Amino acid sequence: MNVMQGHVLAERECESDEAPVPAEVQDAIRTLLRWAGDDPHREGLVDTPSRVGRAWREYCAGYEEDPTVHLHRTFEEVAGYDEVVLLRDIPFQSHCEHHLAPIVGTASVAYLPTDRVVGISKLARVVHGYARRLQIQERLTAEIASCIWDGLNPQGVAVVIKATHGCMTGRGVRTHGVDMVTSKMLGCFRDNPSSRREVLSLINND
Ligand SMILES: Nc1nc2c(ncn2[C@@H]2O[C@H](COP(=O)(O)OP(=O)(O)OP(=O)(O)O)[C@@H](O)[C@H]2O)c(=O)[nH]1
Ligand SMILES: [Zn+2]
Repeated sequence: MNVMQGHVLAERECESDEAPVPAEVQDAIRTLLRWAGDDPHREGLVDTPSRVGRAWREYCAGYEEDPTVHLHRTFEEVAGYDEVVLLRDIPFQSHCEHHLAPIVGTASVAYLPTDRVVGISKLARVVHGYARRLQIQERLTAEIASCIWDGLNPQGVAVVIKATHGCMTGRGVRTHGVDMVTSKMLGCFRDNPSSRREVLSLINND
C-alpha cells in the first residue's frame, strides 16, 4: 500500500464508528488472497482485507452479545390468551464452523406462554444473536430453544430451522436445492403428541 492509499484508508476508518480492523487480521486476509492465487496489492484488492475484516465482525457479531438479555423485558400475558405464539420463517444468515461458508435459511420459533409474553421482535433478535456466530445447524436450533425455555419459563418451545449450506452448494458435493431441516421441541411440544402436532401444523402452515 502506498502512503496515499494508507492515508485514505485511515481517514475512512476515522469517519466510521467501527473499530479499525487489526493489522494482523488484514495480514491474514492478504495471505489468503495470495494463497488463492491473486495479488493482494492490485488496485481492486487493496481495501479488501479491511472490508473482509469488517464483514466478519458483522457475521460474527453474536459473540459480542448475550441473546438471553432480549428476553428480560416481558409483559403479563393478555387475559384470555393461552395459545401458541409463533414467529414463522424468520430469515437468517449464519456461517458453518467447518468451512466458514454461509448458512442461509429461515427459523420458526414458537412458545406456549405460562404467564408472561415477550415482545415479538425479541424472538428474531434471539435467532440472530446465535446465528451470527460460527455454527452447525443442530446447535443453532438447540441454543435458540433453550434460550427461550430458560428466559420465558413457558409450557413449551418449538424451533424449526430450514437452511441451505454454502459448503454443500458452492463446493464439495455441489448439490443445490437441498434444505437441511432441524427441530428442537421442549416441554409440552416434546411430551404431548397433540400439542406437537398443533405447533408443527402452524409452523408448516398446513
Ligand atoms: N450435521 C451438520 N453437518 C454440517 C453442517 N454444516 C456443514 N456440515 C457438514 O459437515 C461435514 C464436514 O465433513 P468433513 O468430511 O470433515 O469435511 P469435507 O471433507 O469438507 O466434507 P465435504 O463437504 O463432504 O466435502 C460435511 O459433511 C458438511 O456437509 C451442519 O450444520 N450440520
Ligand atoms: Zn460447512
